[in-house]
Amino acid sequence: MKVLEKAPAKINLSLDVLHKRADGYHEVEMVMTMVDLADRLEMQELPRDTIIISSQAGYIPLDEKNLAFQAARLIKERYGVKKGVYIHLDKKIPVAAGLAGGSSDAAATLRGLNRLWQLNIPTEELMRLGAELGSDVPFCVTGGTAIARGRGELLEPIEAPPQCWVILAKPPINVSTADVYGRLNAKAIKNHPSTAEVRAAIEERHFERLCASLGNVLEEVTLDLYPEVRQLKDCMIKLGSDGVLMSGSGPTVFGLVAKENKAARIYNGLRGFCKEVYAVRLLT
Ligand SMILES: C[C@](O)(CO)[C@H](O)COP(=O)(O)OP(=O)(O)OC[C@H]1O[C@@H](n2ccc(N)nc2=O)[C@H](O)[C@@H]1O
Ligand SMILES: Nc1ncnc2c1ncn2[C@@H]1O[C@H](COP(=O)(O)OP(=O)(O)OP(=O)(O)O)[C@@H](O)[C@H]1O
Repeated sequence: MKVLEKAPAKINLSLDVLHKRADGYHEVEMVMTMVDLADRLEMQELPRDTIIISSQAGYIPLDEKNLAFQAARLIKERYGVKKGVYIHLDKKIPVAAGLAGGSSDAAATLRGLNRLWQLNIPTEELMRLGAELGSDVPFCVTGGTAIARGRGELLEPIEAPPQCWVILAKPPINVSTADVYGRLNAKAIKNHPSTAEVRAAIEERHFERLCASLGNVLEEVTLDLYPEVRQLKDCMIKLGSDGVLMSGSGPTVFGLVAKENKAARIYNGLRGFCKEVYAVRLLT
């Protein structure tokens, strides 16, 4: 038997940090949604008790460091599955980009193996398992649009934002999420985004209000560390994006654009400046 799963990328429409917790993680409040840029996973049962990962992408680990491997191992251990699985990852999401590519692959593996091995694990339990793999994984299990709290695992689903174009641009640098959180001084944050404002804009389906309410407290850390991310953000603003923000801990910057011809212009303008540029839609 074989199952297929899509693993879409996420963006953070807002990311606020409330404080640093005793366990070392940061208490966050974020509005997250998915975009139509996805990895594709193919999972095939193997009679032998083993996990094999392959991918066309030469730049990701294929051993136990891969989050899809970790998801498969976790589900096998927890549910006593003695069969094996071969997982092929067709990577489309840029790696270490702030788009939760690895987290979404892990979530897709949990969903896919639940079907492949007919385990009937409820979604809430898949999310709990996901939280053991990473803070973004529970959101990636369900997708949609949600407010995430705690360290990212406490999710409140909300309605989808008004449909628009999303221009994603990733400068050629790798950013470590742990490093960015580690450098953040939570007590000295000056501009907290308003989660309530983002939510109200979404509920009113007010695109301009949504663009005006975007905010990410990790931007000040990543933009100071990597001037090229700041330049990319400035460039997206200059080219006329309606709203611009860095996703997660970066370095990907996204622009929200209402009109298709403007989105095409921004996409073409950015391609001279940055190699990895995508024009996608929200997954609503
Ligand atoms: C930046 C975001 O991607 C925004 O959605 C997430 O907050 C991070 O999610 P993630 O990459 O799944 O994060 P994890 O793999 O759980 O954690 C990586 C590292 O980031 C830091 N971390 C992560 C989440 C959080 N709420 N506080 C933290 O301080 C911790 O140092 C942790 O060791
Ligand atoms: N399936 C996977 N796909 C991509 N990267 C993976 C995968 N499994 C493990 N990794 C490793 O995880 C690291 C982070 O990659 P990922 O693409 O998940 O980052 P990210 O988009 O910044 O995630 P987040 O937004 O959740 O912080 C990379 O160094 C990569 O080697």
